[in-house]
Amino acid sequence: MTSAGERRQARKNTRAKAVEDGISNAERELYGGRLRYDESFVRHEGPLARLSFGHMAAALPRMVTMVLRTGWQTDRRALTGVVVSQLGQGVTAAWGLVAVNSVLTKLFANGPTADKLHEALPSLLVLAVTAVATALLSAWSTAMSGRLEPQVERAVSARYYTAVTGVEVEATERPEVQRVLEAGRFGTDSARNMLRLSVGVGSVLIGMAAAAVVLASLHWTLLPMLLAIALPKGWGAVRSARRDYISRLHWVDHRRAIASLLAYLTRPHAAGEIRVHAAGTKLLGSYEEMSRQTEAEQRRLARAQASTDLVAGGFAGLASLACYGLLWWLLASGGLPLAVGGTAVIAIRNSTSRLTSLIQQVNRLYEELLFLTDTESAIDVATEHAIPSTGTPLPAAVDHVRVDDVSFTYPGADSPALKGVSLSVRRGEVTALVGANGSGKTTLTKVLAGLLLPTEGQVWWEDEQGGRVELREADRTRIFGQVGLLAQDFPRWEMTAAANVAIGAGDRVRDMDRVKEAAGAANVLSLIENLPHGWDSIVFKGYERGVQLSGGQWQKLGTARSLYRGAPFLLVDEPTSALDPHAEIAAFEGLWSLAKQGHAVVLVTHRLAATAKADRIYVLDQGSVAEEGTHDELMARQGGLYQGMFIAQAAQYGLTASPGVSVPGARRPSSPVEEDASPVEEDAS
Ligand SMILES: Nc1ncnc2c1ncn2[C@@H]1O[C@H](COP(=O)(O)OP(=O)(O)OP(=O)(O)O)[C@@H](O)[C@H]1O
Repeated sequence: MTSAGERRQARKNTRAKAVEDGISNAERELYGGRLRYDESFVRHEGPLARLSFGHMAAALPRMVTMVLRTGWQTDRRALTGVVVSQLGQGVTAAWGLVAVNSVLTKLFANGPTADKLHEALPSLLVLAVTAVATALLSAWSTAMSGRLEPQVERAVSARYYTAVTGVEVEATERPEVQRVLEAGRFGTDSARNMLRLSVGVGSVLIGMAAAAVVLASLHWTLLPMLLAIALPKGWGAVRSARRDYISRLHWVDHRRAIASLLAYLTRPHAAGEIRVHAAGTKLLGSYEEMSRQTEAEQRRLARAQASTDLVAGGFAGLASLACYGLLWWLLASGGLPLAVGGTAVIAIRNSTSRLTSLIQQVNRLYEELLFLTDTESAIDVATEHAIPSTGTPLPAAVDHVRVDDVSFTYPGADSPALKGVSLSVRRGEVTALVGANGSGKTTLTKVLAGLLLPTEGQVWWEDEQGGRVELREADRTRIFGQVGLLAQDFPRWEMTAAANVAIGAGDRVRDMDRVKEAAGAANVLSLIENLPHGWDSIVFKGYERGVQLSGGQWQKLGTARSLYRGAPFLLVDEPTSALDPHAEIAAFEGLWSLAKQGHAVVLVTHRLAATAKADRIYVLDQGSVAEEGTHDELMARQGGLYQGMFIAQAAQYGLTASPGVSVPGARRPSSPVEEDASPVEEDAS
């Protein structure tokens, strides 16, 4: 047994370890260590940690060119407005200083005050005019950049999302591609931020240049003085920004872990376990422990920031002292008139605050540049792996899809998900794909949908006259146009019920009559119409007009979506897994009737009572077609896979194990009907 002292020591060691690597015991217990996403954020670690004056200065021209180019491509007039107004403000700032100098010179001259004031009047007028001009130019700049910024963001976002949604599914499965694509997401608003910051930087630079020119023309020593005051502040700003960034980087996982943990406390789906299993007590305890660590880091940052500010302020103070001392000496020795000294003080005060803001903005600009660079790389990678936008058109009336000796291996997988699969999917028939979990059924439907290109073998889209096009050469948009999908994990859009159905044909104008017909065929029409807001109900709780659907109700809505598409080839993966027995029977009946109308239905299911009626059944086993035939043919194969699965399932209901018992007979094949037969209309009737 361990003594109390040893236990105390062990606790101390654990605490010390937690502090050492910044991972709390709670994180270790709940997440097995840091809660890290496989995301891009970390990719900036190197460059930003190396952030320095030199790096910033070198990157600045590149940043500004990139932003100006994007601005020029989106709205030339607005960009020209921004640039002209910024230049104008620089000129007015210079004129302002010249006018101030002139006013002071007049006021400090010898003579009666009334005369001096009178003489200063024209310069005061110039000062007033420059102030008004600055205000007008600033307003114009705000209006123009406000017009330009959202356009730049839209242009970059549209380019990114268009590129990313056109990438081959197989490429998105590759971690290295996925990472780059994901990383690009963070930079879509960076172009907008960069534009705003560039305008800010431009404005500060022009103002400073104007002040520098005026100062240098008054006395050359004033310029180095200005730099001497501003540099320590700039150094302090960069140092604090770097420290904040590195801390943010180091603690980002920790913060994310806290956020994810807190989110559970309020999520409705976790409410039961939070209360009954006391999960809430555990999570709250962990939250306290983790946030105490964050607070300690905040304290450390604040202390470090205070010391940096103190050092920077000290040096800036010393520089100011030297600067004002020099000014005093110049004035005292007659090297500088009093009026010029006054102007110099004003210019120095303006310029030092400008320089500090310049450094902070360039700092942020550099950070945004890194994110925007990621977006640009993502667009390049997406273009490289894009689904070709052209290809051979399909035969006018595709009758069947023939899969010929197809193999497919997921990127990074050790073994193929499909091995030498050959089969045909015909219009007017229900083709069932059955097999154990992981045998390749879903993968095969993705190949049939044209989403995955086989690693080996061909997929032919053929008509009855022998016309055919292979998947790789085919115009993929045409193939997608022929296919309706109901995936196992189909998306549940946080939108209205109507949108959830109509999005099945997102490229067409919504037709509410057909939406309703599809819903009727999927057995969900009355449910939706009886909702308080009917088709305008948002099928997600937590929104105004939001409702919560059950798993089975969602599945019916998903079915309605695929029916609304009305495509000749319908691929449905476990469409009834959440349905009650009556709804399930109705759903299968719906699929048979679709086949009767001339559609090809590919049905992936583990419910073998339903496959019994399929025209053709393919049994997949570890990626290969192990058996094929009608239900009766497969049941006649003693010791066959299908027979074994069917008997096992039937036995659960206490049915006899012999083939053919208590199941419907195979459906007689029906002949394909004309191309444009609408599943929805027919189903609804
Ligand atoms: N995105 C993926 N990346 C890597 N491997 C995958 C991916 N999707 C599926 N696999 C693998 O491919 C094999 C076939 O999977 P698939 O989803 O096609 O099986 P399935 O027959 O539909 O299974 P289930 O009946 O469980 O739905 C499995 O070994 C699976 O682990």
